[in-house]
Amino acid sequence: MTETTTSPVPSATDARLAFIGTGSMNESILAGVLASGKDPGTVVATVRRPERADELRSRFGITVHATGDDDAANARAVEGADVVVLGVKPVGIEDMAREIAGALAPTTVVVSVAAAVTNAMIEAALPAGQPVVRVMPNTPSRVQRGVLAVSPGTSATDDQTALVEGVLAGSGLVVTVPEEQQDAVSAISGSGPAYVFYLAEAMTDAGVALGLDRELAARLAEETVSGAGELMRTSDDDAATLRRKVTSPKGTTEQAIATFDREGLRDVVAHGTADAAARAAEITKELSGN
Ligand SMILES: NC(=O)C1=CN([C@@H]2O[C@H](COP(=O)(O)OP(=O)(O)OC[C@H]3O[C@@H](n4cnc5c(N)ncnc54)[C@H](OP(=O)(O)O)[C@@H]3O)[C@@H](O)[C@H]2O)C=CC1
Ligand SMILES: O=C(O)[C@@H]1CCC=N1
Repeated sequence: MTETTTSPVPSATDARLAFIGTGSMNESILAGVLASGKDPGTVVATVRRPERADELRSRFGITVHATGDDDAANARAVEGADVVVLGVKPVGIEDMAREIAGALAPTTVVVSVAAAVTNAMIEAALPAGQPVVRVMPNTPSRVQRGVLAVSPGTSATDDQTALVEGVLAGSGLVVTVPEEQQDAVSAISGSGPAYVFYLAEAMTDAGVALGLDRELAARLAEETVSGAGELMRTSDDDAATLRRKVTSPKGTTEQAIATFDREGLRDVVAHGTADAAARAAEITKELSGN
């Protein structure tokens, strides 16, 4: 990390934010940040479609520009921003960095939430010395229960990284990880909410197979997943201890867990997450042209 900047870094409260590409993920972060008390007047967002811009404006009361209305929407949005959060698909991040490069102040911190796109790739698309911070968030950010894993690039100062962490703290738990761990983080917490929703889907289908009607099965599954999550969050016990507290000797849960173990559910989870991390590495290679 270098300490080259001379401009003072604003507080997270005062920082002007620009969300560039505000789809599922950036909207989730935005929602968390605003729910934490951030003044909507300090936040600008961009999207492609004008109707999506209308939706975000009415939902959050922020300024939203659509590239469908104005080709220069992204550059206009980043002018004067202290932190710019790039939320387009990985394949679009480097082009987006080039598109906004000329409108950035030298001290503007560029954050990317994209899987598989490295700090070095983004830094190479921006003016020399532009601070860049890579983040792997997840969608529970929307309800301020996200996990956001931060890896500063080579030009981001400690103060600039702290600013990004301060802003993101509105969306959930912020952790710092070495950049080489980002693919693993993506496979666990980035994609993780989808695994949990998948489990709720599977439990619903299983309930139907056992004779419950689908609506009831879905309510049972969804409340059980969210209730178990809340219990895990608020309890001092770890996951294994909480599981044991459900599992009566020679009872019903023990039977289910024995079947899960015999059929290799832990291995399935290990293989799936390893494949997710491997896919991230593969995308990095594809984007690098290797
Ligand atoms: N979804 C997730 O759970 C997670 C996603 N990520 C990362 O977040 C990034 C975005 O993913 P996700 O939110 O799911 O994708 P989405 O497709 O939901 O969002 C992408 C957004 O970018 C907008 N967009 C695309 N091109 C432009 C452009 N040139 N100018 C302005 N806006 C543009 C789209 O606008 P419009 O809506 O008008 O088409 C859309 O709102 C990815 O890089 C992904 O790796 C990381 C962790 C978790
Ligand atoms: O599926 C993806 O590629 C993104 C990254 C992590 C979660 N969603």
